[in-house]
Amino acid sequence: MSRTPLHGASDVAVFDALADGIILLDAELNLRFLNASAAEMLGVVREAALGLSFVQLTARSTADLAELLELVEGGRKAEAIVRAGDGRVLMTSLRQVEAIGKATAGMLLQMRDIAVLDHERDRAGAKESRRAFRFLSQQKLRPDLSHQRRLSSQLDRLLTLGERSMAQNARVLLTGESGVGKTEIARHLHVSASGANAPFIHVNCGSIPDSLFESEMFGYERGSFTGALQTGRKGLIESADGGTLFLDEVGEIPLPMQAKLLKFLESSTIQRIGGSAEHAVKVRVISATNRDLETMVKKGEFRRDLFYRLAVVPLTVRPLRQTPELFDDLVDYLVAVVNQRRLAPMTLTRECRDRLRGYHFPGNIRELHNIIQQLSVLADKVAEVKHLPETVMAAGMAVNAGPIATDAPRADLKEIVRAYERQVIARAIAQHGSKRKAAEALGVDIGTIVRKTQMEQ
Ligand SMILES: Nc1ncnc2c1ncn2[C@@H]1O[C@H](COP(=O)(O)OP(=O)(O)OP(=O)(O)O)[C@@H](O)[C@H]1O
Repeated sequence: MSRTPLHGASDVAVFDALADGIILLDAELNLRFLNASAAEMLGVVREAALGLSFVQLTARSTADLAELLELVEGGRKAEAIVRAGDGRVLMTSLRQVEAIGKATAGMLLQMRDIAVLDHERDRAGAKESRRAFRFLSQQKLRPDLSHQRRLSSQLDRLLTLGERSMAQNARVLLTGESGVGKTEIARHLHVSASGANAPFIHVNCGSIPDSLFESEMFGYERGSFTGALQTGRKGLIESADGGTLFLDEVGEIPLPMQAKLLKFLESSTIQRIGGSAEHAVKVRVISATNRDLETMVKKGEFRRDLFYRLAVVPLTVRPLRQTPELFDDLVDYLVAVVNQRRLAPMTLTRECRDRLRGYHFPGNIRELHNIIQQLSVLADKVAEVKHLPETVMAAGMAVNAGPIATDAPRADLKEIVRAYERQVIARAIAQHGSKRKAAEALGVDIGTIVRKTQMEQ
């Protein structure tokens, strides 16, 4: 295959005028094109980089491309954060392309400095920010909770209570096992109160390192510490102004930060690090946890005053095994999600569906989602019982990850490994009760678990 640059000099000049980094890989993952911004972001000389394989590029680049390599090799539409050698954080969106010019099918990567995104967002306000972020977001199906509440009176009661609380600005705490859908419910409550266009800022409290928590949440003024952006930066709380701040895994907030959060909840104002001005912010706050916050309060691990500020209306989301009335709708929805990525749609045999129905789902809807994804990998058009993971077949057994069926004719090894990995992670979260503890048990850092559970969504 030819490894010459893709376009003529005049076309290249157009791409070089872009601030975004643009990279094109061919079907064999060799670098066919990169613009000047991409070469700069990756810390490579363009002429020397053209023709390299992505693996070689990963070795030569000053940017940390290890995770991106995994996604590139996976060959799917995805988004990733990449850290450049000079410390810049690059939001990278990745998608397959059929053909560009004379090039064969391959992957297109678009990289944008996150500080530029922040700047655009600050300058242009919430409405424009959505436009700036649009290129990052995938067109994806969303669960229809309005439909599901008609099938489940318990879900209807929970949503009604949540919606009334939001309308009266009462803070809601969602509790329930990992993967039961707390985030989807939070999003639904947000839309019911503020509309789909208001900002919904999902903060995964467990994945922010303690040392960065304050600057991420409250922002900072310019030059307030080494490594701070010259422009200063808005925190996540301010970014949620006019919408909802969703504090996920709220039980993971370190104690010293709990005091600062409490101050914000009491005054509805924030002070950026290094600044003296108080900024008023109007946000609705929803929090969620799969930990027992009341026990944490008793043990002195969570502030009692903060608990009462957050849990004005506590709502418990039931595990999947206790919502049989939603099972078929959930399966249909999740099959529709995987079918979006398939050429030939997949269906489940009745027996396969019934076997699945009998399973106890320690990882809840997330685990069901993972299993449907595995079926999609292993089955051609019709998913049968033989395609189900061992753990489902041996329903009722302990929460240990077992081997998965790998006898499908055209299963791709990487997909099987990923599916298995997702299954192991779902089980570890279910078994240990939190992502942080699951990370400890599996010997990886919490960021890895958070990223891998989010990648599939
Ligand atoms: N009502 C629903 N209908 C269909 N899919 C759902 C529903 N709720 C959740 N899901 C899917 O299940 C997965 C897990 O959901 P979600 O992240 O909301 O769970 P969670 O309780 O917030 O998990 P965690 O405690 O680990 O943060 C996601 O892929 C989500 O899209």
